[in-house]
Amino acid sequence: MAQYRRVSGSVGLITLQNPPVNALSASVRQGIVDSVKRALGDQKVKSVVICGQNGVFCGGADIREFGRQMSGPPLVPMIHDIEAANKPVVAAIEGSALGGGLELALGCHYRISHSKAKLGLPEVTLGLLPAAGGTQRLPRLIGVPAALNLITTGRHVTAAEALQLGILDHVTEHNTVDVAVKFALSVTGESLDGRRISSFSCAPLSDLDSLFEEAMLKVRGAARGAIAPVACVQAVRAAATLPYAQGMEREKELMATLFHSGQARALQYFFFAQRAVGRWSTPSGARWDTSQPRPVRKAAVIGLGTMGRGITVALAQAGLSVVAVETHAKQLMEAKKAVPSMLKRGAVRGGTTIEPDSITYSETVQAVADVDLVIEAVFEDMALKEKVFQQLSIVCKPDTLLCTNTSSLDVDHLASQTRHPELVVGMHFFAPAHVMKLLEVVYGRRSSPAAVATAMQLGKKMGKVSVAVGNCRGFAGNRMLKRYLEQAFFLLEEGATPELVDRALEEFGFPMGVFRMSDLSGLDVGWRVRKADGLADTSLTGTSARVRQGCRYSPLGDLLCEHGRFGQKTGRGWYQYDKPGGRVAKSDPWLHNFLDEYRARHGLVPRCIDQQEVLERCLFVLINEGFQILEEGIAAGPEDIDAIYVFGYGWPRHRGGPMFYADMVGLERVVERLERYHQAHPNVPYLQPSGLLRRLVANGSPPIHKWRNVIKNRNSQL
Ligand SMILES: CCCCCCCCCCCCCC(=O)CC(=O)SCCNC(=O)CCNC(=O)[C@H](O)C(C)(C)COP(=O)(O)OP(=O)(O)OC[C@H]1O[C@@H](n2cnc3c(N)ncnc32)[C@H](O)[C@@H]1OP(=O)(O)O
Ligand SMILES: NC(=O)C1=CN([C@@H]2O[C@H](COP(=O)(O)OP(=O)(O)OC[C@H]3O[C@@H](n4cnc5c(N)ncnc54)[C@H](O)[C@@H]3O)[C@@H](O)[C@H]2O)C=CC1
Repeated sequence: MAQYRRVSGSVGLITLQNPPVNALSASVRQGIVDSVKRALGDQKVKSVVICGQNGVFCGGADIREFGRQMSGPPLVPMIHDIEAANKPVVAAIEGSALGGGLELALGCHYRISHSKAKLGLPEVTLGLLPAAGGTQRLPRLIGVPAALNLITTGRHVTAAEALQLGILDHVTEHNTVDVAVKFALSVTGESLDGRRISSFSCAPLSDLDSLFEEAMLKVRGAARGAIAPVACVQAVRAAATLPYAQGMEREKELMATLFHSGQARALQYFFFAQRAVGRWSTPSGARWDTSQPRPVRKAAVIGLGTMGRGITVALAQAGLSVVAVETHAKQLMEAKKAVPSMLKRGAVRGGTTIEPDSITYSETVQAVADVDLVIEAVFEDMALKEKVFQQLSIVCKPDTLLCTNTSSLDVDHLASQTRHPELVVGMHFFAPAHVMKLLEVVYGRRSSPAAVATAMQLGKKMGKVSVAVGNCRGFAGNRMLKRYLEQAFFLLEEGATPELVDRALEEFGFPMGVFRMSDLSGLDVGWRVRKADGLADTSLTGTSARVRQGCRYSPLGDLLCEHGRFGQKTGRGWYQYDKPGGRVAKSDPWLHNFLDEYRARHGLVPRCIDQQEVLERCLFVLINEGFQILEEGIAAGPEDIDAIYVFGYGWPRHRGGPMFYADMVGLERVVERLERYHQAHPNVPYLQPSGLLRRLVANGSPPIHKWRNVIKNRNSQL
């Protein structure tokens, strides 16, 4: 709703009231319409101020209403009536003015903002465009290039930038509403000609066609198949080339195509999923709202290799003092150079400063005696990690949280090496650790609620999306990835090429296909794991060469490593590169020859594989593992898995994440395709649909937000 009162004798003050962000729900819109009518009809009122309660102007349209039958007054005529008013209307912006909130402000005759406010048109991130006149008014106000940038990226700008761009008339450090009311009094009776943005023309540009061509190319390149950014460019083009009324028609037409699209549904689902993962719970009953995190002021990192350096940077950027320990002198020396330069680059990008002396370096673990939390990032070797945890348990304060960045080892086993296993959790970062948004917080059988809460909160402080997951081999993300990789290898055996598989995945929206991604991460990483598991034995011949532990196995990755092809680092992998460390993947005739010979040796007759099969085999098997993970209670809900895949593995956000994708495709179809592939490949047991997936189908395939009701944690971890 909206509250209306008269202040300072002649100013009608309208306050939007819909906590927490004053979203423009039906009742808020009704409240605005009624209040504006009252203000305009009251002879004592000479000017109007619109503000939001609790220091937030407006977070935009109420996203929860999008999936429902729309009711209440529509936004477009509401804003039009405000702009057409014959009394000055001033927007008093505090907190946020986003989406429909900024569009409302653009309909006002003046905009005054607090210096700490953020403004933007983020609709594109929800698969939409600013369809309450945003695409038509903003270019008329600030020019086409600047409007294109804001509308196609959805980025939020500071009040200072908004003032510079011309969105705001005034920025204040004081009470914004008071300043706006005074301002409203000062403009009483002044002509409003020249204050109604819809009457402006866009500033003329010399070469409009090439500007839009370039914008379209840029947007298509970055969009990875997302349709909203393209529609945003088309809408701004309409502002630049058509009269306002026709531009508004075009805006509406483009919005109609987006509004009910699968991409808009996916992006809006993901908006709430991202927030839902913060409300974590574990099968033992620990929860985000009942578990108290401990304060962490000083942290330590053990092992300054690839991951340890990134983690050190991320901790320092979060404002913590860091003790960085590396036992190998050469590595330590390199880290001492690399970490400050990573920090410097980060500071330039983020416009921040980091005290270089917030990090101290040491060659011995004794240096961590007084820290609140340790993150271990030494080699992936259980014997070494056991030793490190035993040492830490002796050296650290009894209440220090001990975390491991292991990507595959057993967190419970590491906890058992310490005096306080309840203070041990996994903090699984993704490379590069100071850049990637995802953090899996792995709770063990004995991890205390406070330990989980502390790691989750620290992750948030480091700017990560922290997702709580249970302890199992590969946790949630890598466990699912393993299935995806295996299917990709099988497809090569059956006749596909790395190029074909990658093209299908990239057209789906991944930034890189599975083979290009493996070349980037290094093929030797998986090889080492398979060797440690006793799987990578290329001396086997005949049928046993492609079977391990009774299941189908592809030794292709192992064979490539034996040829010294580790990917980009060696200049050869699934592709060839111009030099070791080269970045541009080129098709490699050697590899195609190698695949032909391999198939001939094993009597495999190559067949034609289409993109649909690639997607179904690689993605449905990953999704199936996701259902298994939900069934086992390793992840609490589908949102957790989707956040892990979007933030950690490049799953296209406009497809919502793997579990949302399964919901979109239809669970019955996923089951039917998995069963079909399982019939064709009976020695791949994980192609059999998981119990939970079957139960959901048996329950009539409820929509994703109802899955939790069906999930029974039969295999509680704790
Ligand atoms: C034939 C069909 C034709 C169809 C034509 C249809 C025409 C329809 C015309 C309609 C035109 C409307 C166009 C338009 O302008 C659309 C929009 O405005 S879309 C919304 C744009 N706004 C945003 O994207 C902002 C989203 N919010 C944020 O970025 C942040 O929440 C914010 C910076 C505001 C605050 O951040 P923070 O303090 O960190 O809080 P949280 O993010 O945790 O949020 C707190 C809480 O509030 C919920 N929430 C936030 N924003 C909204 C929202 N806009 N609607 C609903 N709910 C919102 C958020 O989910 C949190 O709640 P949880 O329970 O934790 O999820
Ligand atoms: N590289 C990656 O993409 C990811 C790795 N991880 C995990 O992170 C951990 C570290 O991996 P990387 O950084 O890639 O390894 P790395 O090989 O780059 O670095 C390990 C570092 O630990 C140091 N070290 C070894 N023993 C030590 C000890 N006792 N005390 C102090 N330092 C010691 C080594 O000298 C080396 O500098 C592993 O558990 C790995 O599985 C997790 C996520 C991603």
